[in-house]
Amino acid sequence: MSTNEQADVVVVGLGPGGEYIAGTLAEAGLDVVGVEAELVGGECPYWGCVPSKMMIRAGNLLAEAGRVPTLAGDAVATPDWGRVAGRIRGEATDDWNDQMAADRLAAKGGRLIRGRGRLAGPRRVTVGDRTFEARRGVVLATGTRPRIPPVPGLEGTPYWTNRDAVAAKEPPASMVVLGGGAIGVELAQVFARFTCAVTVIEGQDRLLAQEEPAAGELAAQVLRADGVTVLTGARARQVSHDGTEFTVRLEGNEQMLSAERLLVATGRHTDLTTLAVDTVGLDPTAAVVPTDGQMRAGEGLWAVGDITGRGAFTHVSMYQAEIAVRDILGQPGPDADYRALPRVTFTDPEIGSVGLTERQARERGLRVRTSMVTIPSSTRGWIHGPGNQGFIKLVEDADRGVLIGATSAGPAGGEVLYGLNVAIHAEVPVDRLQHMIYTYPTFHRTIEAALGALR
Ligand SMILES: Cc1cc2nc3c(=O)[nH]c(=O)nc-3n(C[C@H](O)[C@H](O)[C@H](O)COP(=O)(O)OP(=O)(O)OC[C@H]3O[C@@H](n4cnc5c(N)ncnc54)[C@H](O)[C@@H]3O)c2cc1C
Ligand SMILES: NC(=O)c1ccc[n+]([C@@H]2O[C@H](COP(=O)([O-])OP(=O)(O)OC[C@H]3O[C@@H](n4cnc5c(N)ncnc54)[C@H](O)[C@@H]3O)[C@@H](O)[C@H]2O)c1
Repeated sequence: MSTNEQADVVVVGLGPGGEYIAGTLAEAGLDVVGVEAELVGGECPYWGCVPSKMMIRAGNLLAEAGRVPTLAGDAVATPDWGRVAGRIRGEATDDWNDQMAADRLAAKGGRLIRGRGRLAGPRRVTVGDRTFEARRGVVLATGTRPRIPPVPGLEGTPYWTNRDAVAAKEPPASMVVLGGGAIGVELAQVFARFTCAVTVIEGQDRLLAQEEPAAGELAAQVLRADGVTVLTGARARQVSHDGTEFTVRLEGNEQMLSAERLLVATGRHTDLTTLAVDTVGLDPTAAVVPTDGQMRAGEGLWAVGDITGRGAFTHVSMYQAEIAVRDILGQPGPDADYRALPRVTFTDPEIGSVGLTERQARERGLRVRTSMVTIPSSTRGWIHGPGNQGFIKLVEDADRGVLIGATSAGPAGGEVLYGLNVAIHAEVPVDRLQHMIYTYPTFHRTIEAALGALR
């Protein structure tokens, strides 16, 4: 028998965005129901950012040890995946147990309902046989799932997604990675550093295809240096698994790749049909939930995170969550502003970008000046030695004299990005940036050289 229950706000999906909204609104005194189908915290802490960055930290240490002979003497580092797997279980995910996160929400006064939420008209959500009526409204924060391409033979094979990769108790001896985006390149490098023979197959003509071409070239260069085979402009035609090994046949040639594991990292998608968004007048076949600047998706309806399609990053979800919280509490605040959207691919070296690429800027018809300066040509890059690959690329709107895009690749490239992020967000004039003091000898000092090289 179905029951109707009241709440002020129902949050469907408790990933980074939803968990923040549910907890903050509960702390503000609202009666909040948080609905979660799997683990409170979502993809990022259990299968995404956090465990993958632990893997990367470990792989980077091994790579640094490999650089010792050039600069400092002898070092022997023996890879042991057991340490990585142990840390992911013990420190990151509590063996994929979300009790602490559930308790955290309860302590803030939120009610956790475990199950799959479904809209049932404006301000109504069903979970199993329970229906919740939300006086203020509903927040959709259900994230994305891996998109599995329709490659013949793939379905039904024991392919890996990011979830299997972060849960691995030992590295495979060999692995084909389908997709050379952020997940593909980060995990390819990690597994290669733990002695796995990795091949990346990327359909576009370069890795990290959304970023500057030089970013993709750098990613390919460093992956190859780690022993990874990088195939760009390549697509899988057929996949099979014989019980032990995968065989991947490529389009347009007879090449066959064999590997113990196949990791599918070909993007993410959201399923709005199962959320029944049609009951609130939204298109269930759409790829994303469209939102306005205050994250409203309709009357008494907000959406945040990956499902909004504004950048599948935890920091985007958290940024949007903050805006939605303000709006739900009736507090004024600025609209979401994605001009200075930063993202970092945590390869070694890190590849960070913010704002527009040169191509995106030119496609908008802007008069553009650009520059690119390599990290090894800087004092700090030269001192650093092995592992110093990278560059600063700047994109300036020449008519307004402000930066609108930048890439910071190199050791700590993601940290160096911060200054460029501020410059673009705050529209600091290039003329002012050119006349400030940059610490010697930092990696970020390369930004000064790049500003001087704008043409
Ligand atoms: C391997 C990997 C590495 C990543 N690394 C980074 C990184 O370094 N930095 C970064 O910024 N981002 C990274 N990301 C992306 C980041 O994880 C996502 O952008 C982020 O988790 C999205 O947050 P979200 O709030 O949209 O919700 P999600 O984390 O996607 O969580 C959504 C939640 O909703 C639940 N849910 C779904 N449908 C329903 C329903 N109908 N009812 C109830 N609950 C439901 C799900 O179970 C899930 O818990 C990475 C992703 C992956 C896969
Ligand atoms: N460091 C980070 O912030 C980080 C790390 C990992 C993931 N993420 C987020 O997660 C999202 C998903 O990551 P992702 O790497 O799965 O997606 P992605 O969209 O970044 O990259 C997918 C890649 O797969 C390629 N591809 C698609 N179909 C293919 C096919 N059939 N054969 C060969 N190549 C194919 C695409 O051309 C694309 O380059 C990212 O966009 C990012 O927002 C972020």
